[in-house]
Amino acid sequence: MTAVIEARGLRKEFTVRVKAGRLRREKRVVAAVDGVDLRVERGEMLGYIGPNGAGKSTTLKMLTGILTPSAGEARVCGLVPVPQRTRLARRIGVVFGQRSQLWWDLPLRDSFDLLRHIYRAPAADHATRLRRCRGLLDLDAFMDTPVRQLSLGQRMRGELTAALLHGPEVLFLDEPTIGLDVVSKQAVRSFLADLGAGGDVTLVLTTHDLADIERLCRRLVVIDHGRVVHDGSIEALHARYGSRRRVVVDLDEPVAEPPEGAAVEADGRRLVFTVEGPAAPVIARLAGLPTLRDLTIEEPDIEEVVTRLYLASGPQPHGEPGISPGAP
Ligand SMILES: Nc1ncnc2c1ncn2[C@@H]1O[C@H](COP(=O)(O)OP(=O)(O)OP(=O)(O)O)[C@@H](O)[C@H]1O
Repeated sequence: MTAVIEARGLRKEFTVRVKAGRLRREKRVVAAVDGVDLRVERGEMLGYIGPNGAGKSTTLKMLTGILTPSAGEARVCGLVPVPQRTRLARRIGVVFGQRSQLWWDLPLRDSFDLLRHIYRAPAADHATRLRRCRGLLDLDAFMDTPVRQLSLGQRMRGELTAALLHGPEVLFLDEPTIGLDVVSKQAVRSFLADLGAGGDVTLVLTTHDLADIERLCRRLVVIDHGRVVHDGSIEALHARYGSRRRVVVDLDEPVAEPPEGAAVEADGRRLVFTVEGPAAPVIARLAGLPTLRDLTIEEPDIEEVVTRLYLASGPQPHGEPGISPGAP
């Protein structure tokens, strides 16, 4: 497979002023991204997550040519993002949940038309892509509405369309479901799942909504204090942070003594066990209970695993995370 995104030792420093005493402020250098290595193959759907301030948006900005790295190197579609930004813009699509690439006072239809001219996209390709987005994202009811009158969910569907009309190879999405209601979230997720399933577009997604990740991404890169702390499948994450399944057993009659002796909750007729690793041996033993009515296995909760990971990665040993004294 060919890598569409390659980053080595990617670093971004910002100089900030911090309080140093009652009146004094001194300059500090903050490493927002602190040596990120990343390789993403064509057609992958990558979740890029981390706590607030971890460096996700800064990484995406460097990969899309908005910010110049302080050190390290990156190539996206074989191009160096900042110096080759114009060429790169034709090959990638970007959706930043909080910002818009649409014209506020124009109807959605006109924004799409303008984008066709800006990208000099062939009319037929543009029309085919627009037709597909209109169908999958249900745009028809508000194609003639000025963008400023759209709801957040409608606008996000417009943003996704706008990012895709020139046929990008890589789509960068920064919080694409932020603030959306349940229905719009589902619409956006299934659209992205459909897009990813085609295998032509590579998706890189940052989100705080882990349901986005579970639905869309097989690979997860977790960043904290500017550094990658996990890169692998969601299953690998569960394995590494000791995820436990819950086995819930409902009985016809209460038992005095839980059969396994290790039930975490025993509430009359309901017993709950936590199981690390394969659940089969526990289930086999419980299945023999004469009063067994029902047995369910609850899969580990990704939120819980990720919380554990964030806590484990913790602050760095010296002072504030990622901060070093700058030049005077
Ligand atoms: N222009 C800037 N000037 C100074 N510091 C900045 C700038 N942009 C980002 N930072 C700092 O860099 C760090 C990483 O920010 P970034 O926006 O990349 O985090 P994030 O992981 O996207 O966070 P969030 O989940 O809150 O959006 C933060 O400490 C932030 O305050």
